Amino acid sequence: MRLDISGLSVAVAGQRLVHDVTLTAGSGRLIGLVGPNGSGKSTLLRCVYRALRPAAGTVHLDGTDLHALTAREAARLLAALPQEAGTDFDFTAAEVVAMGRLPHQRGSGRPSAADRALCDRALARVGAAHLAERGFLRLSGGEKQRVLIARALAQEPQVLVLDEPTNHLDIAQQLDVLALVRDSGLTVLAALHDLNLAAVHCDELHVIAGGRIVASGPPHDVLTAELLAEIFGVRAHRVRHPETGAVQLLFDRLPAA
Ligand SMILES: Nc1ncnc2c1ncn2[C@@H]1O[C@H](COP(=O)(O)OP(=O)(O)OP(=O)(O)O)[C@@H](O)[C@H]1O
Repeated sequence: MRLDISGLSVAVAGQRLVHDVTLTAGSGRLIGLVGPNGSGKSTLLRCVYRALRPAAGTVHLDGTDLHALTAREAARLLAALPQEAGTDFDFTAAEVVAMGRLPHQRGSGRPSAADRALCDRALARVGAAHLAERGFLRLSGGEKQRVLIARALAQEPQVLVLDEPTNHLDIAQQLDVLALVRDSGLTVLAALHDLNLAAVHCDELHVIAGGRIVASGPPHDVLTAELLAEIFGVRAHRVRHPETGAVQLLFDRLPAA
């Protein structure tokens, strides 16, 4: 399913934080959103997953206006991993994942055997089957993150919107989660801080600064030394991975302007 964001502006408390963003995620593509702290990544994603309404512009899924759907209709198509996700109630991890099935349930709202099997598979896919009966509130940050990714997968969406999906994860888990997301076949829009991870895993990157998209395209076309200096305040050196030949970026801090 194709995600089209067109002329999207987002305001919070009367202040416009995201300006006129246009980008497309083709079906099955993994699109990365990168930018410095406070550049508007979460605000943009929050509007895409309907936690905020657009001040202007639209979000379409295969031509359907996402903000014109009911919450249940939208949740059958699009699942989100928010940055500050979770629950204040002491549900088990399995119960948190089962919440992903709510948009698909009718009547009693109780998960069916098929729902439970799907949730078990989602937990297993993120390597968290052993956490099923643990209280969510007592999980580590990385364990919580994996359970929340399982909840998003259990929702069986067509599109995933991920705000820092590798936050809290150790390096092996970061690589596993991005590989899982890549191999899911879903259309994915993900905010990522690690530029090397983003470059390796994403089909395309969009750089956001001051709430505006300032560069877009294939990762290594976008992450130029000039852009990294101007937008991130770092000097970047390109080196090749000795075995795979993949380009890796090494960074030094530039003196503050
Ligand atoms: N509810 C709010 N009220 C006022 N300002 C806000 C609000 N939410 C976000 N902002 C401001 O909007 C700007 C963009 O914030 P946002 O969280 O979208 O950035 P981000 O790129 O996701 O940052 P980070 O990388 O630090 O997570 C920041 O300056 C932030 O302080």
